[in-house]
Amino acid sequence: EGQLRLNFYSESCPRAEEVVREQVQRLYEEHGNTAVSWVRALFHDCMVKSCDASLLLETTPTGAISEQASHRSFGMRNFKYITAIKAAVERECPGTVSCADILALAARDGVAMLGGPAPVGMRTGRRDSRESYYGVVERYIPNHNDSVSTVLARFAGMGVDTEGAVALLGAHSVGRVHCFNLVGRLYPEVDGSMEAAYGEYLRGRCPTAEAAEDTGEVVYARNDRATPMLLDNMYYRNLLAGRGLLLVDQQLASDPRTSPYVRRMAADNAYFHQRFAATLLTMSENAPLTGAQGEVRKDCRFVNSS
Ligand code: HEM
Ligand SMILES: [Ca+2]
Ligand SMILES: [Ca+2]
Repeated sequence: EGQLRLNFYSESCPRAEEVVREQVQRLYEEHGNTAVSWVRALFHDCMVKSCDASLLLETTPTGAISEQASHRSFGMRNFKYITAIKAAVERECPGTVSCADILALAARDGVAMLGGPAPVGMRTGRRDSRESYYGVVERYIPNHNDSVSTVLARFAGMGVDTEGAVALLGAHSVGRVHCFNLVGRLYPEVDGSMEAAYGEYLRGRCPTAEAAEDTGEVVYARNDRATPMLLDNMYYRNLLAGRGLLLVDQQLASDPRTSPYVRRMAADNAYFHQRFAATLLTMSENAPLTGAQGEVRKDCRFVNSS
């Protein structure tokens, strides 16, 4: 009968959270975008069934396909640095701290480094899945051009309400979007809900109507031109000005179910931070494996050999 709780590792690995934070900090100083990656990775892990590090499993020679290979994972990066964080934690306490907890804590600490809400007390005690859920990723993670109804239904599936969904999408206040996900709004015509000048700017970033689904194509736009590395409410201010990047972003400003929250968060960064922190916790506790369920992986990329 396991449950998540604060300081789950207080006896078994008292420095666990500190080691994760040190590593997240070190990596952030080397590559600021690592902090951005942990936030997106937590969403993609937790939304697909459970916060169980299923996302971190690599494709195996015996035929299991990694969730990272899904179309929905397009653009995700920095997984090798999760391996580095895990290695540091393993040096401290071998076989003790789950990859699911490491990912959740890294996202929490990444949010703090990006100027988002902090401190956020996060419960731990998650266990790691023994399998990848590649086959169902698209049933959980919405697409960039899905309707507001679809998006809200998917978030409701993990206990996140309309306001929470609006708050979590505020993560698009940091990071980047590849042209592959944008050209549909730029060609042949700039989408009518987009500010004309912004459309021109994005066409400059993405000069051709065709863009390959390939991150080797280094054509992308910052999610938020004004404060690209700050997890602030600029995202909502951009939406109100017609500067949303993805269709799922821009629709939040016009749909009557979501627009009141967009306006409120645009007007009040502290309120955004409060709602973001609360919903990040809800998301981070989606259907965890606890107690004797699953396992504590030794290497986040592979299930333990029995
Ligand atoms: C309707 C839900 C969502 C959709 C459809 C969506 C879709 C996307 C897409 C298409 C990208 C750009 C990928 C690329 O072109 O490289 C992206 C980036 C990103 N997303 Fe989301 N997202 C959603 C919700 C979220 C949530 C809830 C979070 C976190 C709380 C999040 C965090 C991020 C971050 C941080 C990036 C930037 C990644 C980077 O720069 O490496 N997203 N998202
Ligand atoms: Ca998962
Ligand atoms: Ca920002």
